[in-house]
Amino acid sequence: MSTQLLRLATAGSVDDGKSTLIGRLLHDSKAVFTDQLAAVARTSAERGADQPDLALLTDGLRAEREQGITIDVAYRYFATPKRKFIIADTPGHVQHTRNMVTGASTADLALVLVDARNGVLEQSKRHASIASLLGIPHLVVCVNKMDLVGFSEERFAEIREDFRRFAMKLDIHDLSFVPISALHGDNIVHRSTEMPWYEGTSLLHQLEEVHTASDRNLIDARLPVQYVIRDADFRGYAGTMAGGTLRPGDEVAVLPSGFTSTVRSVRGPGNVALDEAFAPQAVTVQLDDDIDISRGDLICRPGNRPHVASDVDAMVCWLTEQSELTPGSRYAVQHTTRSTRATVGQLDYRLDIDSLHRDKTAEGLALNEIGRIRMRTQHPLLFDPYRRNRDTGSFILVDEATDNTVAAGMITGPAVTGSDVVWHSPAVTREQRATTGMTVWLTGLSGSGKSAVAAELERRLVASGRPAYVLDGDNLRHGLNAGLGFTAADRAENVRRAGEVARLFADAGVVAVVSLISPYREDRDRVRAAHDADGLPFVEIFVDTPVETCAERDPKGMYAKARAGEITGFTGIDDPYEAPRTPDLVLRPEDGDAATQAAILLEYLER
Ligand SMILES: Nc1ncnc2c1ncn2[C@@H]1O[C@H](COP(=O)(O)OS(=O)(=O)O)[C@@H](OP(=O)(O)O)[C@H]1O
Ligand SMILES: Nc1ncnc2c1ncn2[C@@H]1O[C@H](COP(=O)(O)OP(=O)(O)O)[C@@H](O)[C@H]1O
Repeated sequence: MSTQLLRLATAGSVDDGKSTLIGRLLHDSKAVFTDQLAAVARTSAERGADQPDLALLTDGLRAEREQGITIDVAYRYFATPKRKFIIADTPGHVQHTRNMVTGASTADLALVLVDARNGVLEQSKRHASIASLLGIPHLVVCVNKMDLVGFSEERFAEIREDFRRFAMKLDIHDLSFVPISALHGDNIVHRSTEMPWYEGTSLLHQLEEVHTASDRNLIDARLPVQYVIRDADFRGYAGTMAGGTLRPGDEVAVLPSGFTSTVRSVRGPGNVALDEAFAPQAVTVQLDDDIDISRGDLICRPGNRPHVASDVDAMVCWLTEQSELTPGSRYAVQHTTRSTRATVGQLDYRLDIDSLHRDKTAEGLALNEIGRIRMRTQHPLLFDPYRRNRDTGSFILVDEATDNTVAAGMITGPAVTGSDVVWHSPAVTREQRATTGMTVWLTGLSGSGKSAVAAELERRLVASGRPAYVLDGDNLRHGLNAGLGFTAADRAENVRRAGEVARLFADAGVVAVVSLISPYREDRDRVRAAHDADGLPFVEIFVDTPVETCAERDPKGMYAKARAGEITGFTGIDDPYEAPRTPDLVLRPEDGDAATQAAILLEYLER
């Protein structure tokens, strides 16, 4: 059954013990064929080793090549009675970001290896950053070679803390740590007797138990049509479900035409009628009406459509050394079942994957480099942001002259600015205004204290003669943002509008104090980018109150309702909150009451 399959991505150099680890997993889970084992034992003995060198198992298998691009990813399969596993194993040196991006793009879980003697090095951080960028939902850090640090609990704890501190800057939802010795098999398949202090389970046990069903997007029904089956009395649309569910009787819309119809039947492989189809099933859907649908169209629900746009923003990883990505270049783009052409409009920045620094002066992207671009496609793409859906949010760029895949891309959203409207320069310059404005953006969970701090800051600023104005999420939702709900798209729009208004206030010389959950990092980053582009100061303040505390305060009783299942999609309960990676200031309950926090914030602003 497909639910039992776990796609694993590993990365690391041989020195970290990765090959040994994989060999150990294969060996100890009895997935190794006896003849391969015998060969390993023979070679090891020939080399004078006193025990079989399990790394030989993996290295010997590293011959596979993905079709199309010559990437260095080896896929290996093994199974236990509980689950099947596919391991995409990529070399981890700095030059091989592209391998990891390609090999890990569909992974459920990333394994990152840390050598207990060396601690958390740049390479492990890089792997974690890429895993986070690719939206891999689970990350397991294996602290290896514990035998070489005397199985020290303190050393393990130290590495775990180091790693956690770095991971806070990333978008990682599920992070766990296992102390192992791949060489000796400690905590790989069986609990180690050498580390009685370790209370967790073995690595294999974690891999068998990790819960992946809820990682799937079951909300947004998406069926990109791969081909149309037509004969005398049957017309069906075949494709692989890329999200949500479809059932007979469901009302659907077909994009880009926008025609609506009803699902008559859903069939799976072998033409079996299904009650329900969900990702990643391959299905054929029949509709009640005869509408014109072709390859590249997308079937969704009328009330829940993907974005339809030709101008998109995307993160891309450059995969070839033959050329560089340069603004103005044209490529073929393959997105779900759609192929069209695209022109790269601009490179917003190049991301340094080690420091997470954004280099806005970069002029191109070379092999293994990652950056954010804006591109315009010849035909509109039907997409969701990658964060929301890894299938409808990703694409590849192909060089039409060579047919080489040159980039893997993750769409962050529709491009923010339009094109045909003329910009009028203001008659009054910023310098001519009496005061200088800025935006103070407070983000945090519901009940974290954003509104209280915002109100207090506003009071203090105005009392000291500086124009300030609070833009509170709740209040804006009564007017400007009335009609917006809490879907990812609505929240993005909510944040965008509040950001635009704040920018205008700041431009007018006012301190705009925004208090909005604004749970998604990308949305907040866009607001910052819009301010940066205008040369307006923007500070992001993370009101970091733990969800337990917010739920205890629960001034509106929302957490109680969310926990009782009366409301769904509530931030912190069953909708994600992506903490800022590099907030300008963090306010915590330990700082004191809201007035004290506002004083801390004011002091920061004055500095
Ligand atoms: N599903 C769901 N998730 C989160 N919040 C919800 C939801 N439904 C209603 N509310 C109430 O709406 C307030 C948050 O609105 P925001 O505009 O700040 O949210 S967002 O930035 O668009 O995510 C927030 O109020 P605050 O407590 O003032 O933050 C909530 O009480
Ligand atoms: N620093 C703090 N310490 C204790 N309680 C606080 C603090 N800040 C806010 N509160 C209280 O927590 C509750 C939620 O605060 P609020 O500002 O409405 O949160 P938000 O706007 O983030 O949803 C309110 O009852 C508020 O008085």
